[in-house]
Amino acid sequence: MTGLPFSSLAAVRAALADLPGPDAGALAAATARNADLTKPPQALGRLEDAAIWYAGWRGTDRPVIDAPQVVIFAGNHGVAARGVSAFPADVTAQMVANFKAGGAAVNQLARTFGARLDVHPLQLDRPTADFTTAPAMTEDELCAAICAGWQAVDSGADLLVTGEMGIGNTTSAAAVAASLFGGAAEGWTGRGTGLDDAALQRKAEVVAEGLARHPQAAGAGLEALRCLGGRELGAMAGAILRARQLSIPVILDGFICCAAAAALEAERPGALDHAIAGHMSAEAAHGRLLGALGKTPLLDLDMRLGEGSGAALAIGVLKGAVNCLSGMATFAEAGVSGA
Ligand SMILES: Cc1cc2ncn([C@H]3O[C@H](COP(=O)(O)O)[C@@H](O)[C@H]3O)c2cc1C
Ligand SMILES: O=C(O)c1cccnc1
Repeated sequence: MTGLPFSSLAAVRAALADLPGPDAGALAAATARNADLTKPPQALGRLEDAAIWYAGWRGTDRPVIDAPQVVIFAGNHGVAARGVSAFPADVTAQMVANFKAGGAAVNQLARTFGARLDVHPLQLDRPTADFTTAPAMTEDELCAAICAGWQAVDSGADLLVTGEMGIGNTTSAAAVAASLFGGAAEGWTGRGTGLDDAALQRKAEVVAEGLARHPQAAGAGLEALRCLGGRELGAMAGAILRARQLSIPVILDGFICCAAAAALEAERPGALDHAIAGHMSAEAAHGRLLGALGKTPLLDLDMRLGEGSGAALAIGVLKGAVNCLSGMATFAEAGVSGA
């Protein structure tokens, strides 16, 4: 593994133990600047919090977002053979081709907000093991996925969105979330690409089988990702961790992205302080997962697509917030009377 950032999960854990925080001076300066801008106090609502948060991570009270990056990881899942998705596993590779050709929803949204989009298929011809019979990945496989995510982040980006494609991955995400936070499988299992009631019940049983098979993964961060996750989840976690090291703020996407991110938070509370929730997915348990992570979503549009699409849309909201903080006049500059 020479040349790769991590040769073991122990090395990933060591990186998690040593994370940079936001710039306290920039946070204070942005808070003070926000209070002087030509608007009634708090009139921009959560846009103000988001802009100050962004300023803290970028180390300046007048930041701009002009190099956002959307990175999509794709993986295939052994558990897809259990009939847990409404679509066949071939769709994963077919959608990768669609992303590359510019034809998917996320391509349009990324382009709308001036984001670069990169696609990384991760050994699509080698699905993970069915987690009801074995750990989804070996330690080396998860480590390789985390490294792929780490290496995919452009160090010149000023905002990161991590997206995914992987038929069956809402099953993996449900199992990871249930393992990390506890509770019955049904409470974490949703319809994914559109299962009917009977298929939804079978999917919850598959998730429950996975949880019973890997009791040592309960609450155990990377071990939950290894036993129940997938390559694209591991890569998203690796990219989010790399972004933290580079002080690049992250917008989290839907249920699958948040389940992957939750593994970092379980390993190291505060590991997601540089991440904001882009949207609330219509996937049933996403609200519960966001609650467990202490994140309030920027948007709630009944989207349930994945691909990074909800987070890509939220780039526009965050750009607007940051432009207000950085571009608005103060009361003194504009000659506007204060209260
Ligand atoms: C055409 C198509 C495009 C997609 N783009 C994202 N997903 C989403 O659906 C999958 C998860 O749902 P499940 O667990 O039910 O398979 C993931 O690939 C996710 O990104 C798609 C799914 C389909 C069919
Ligand atoms: O929340 C998501 O990201 C999601 C939900 C359903 C299917 N694919 C993705």
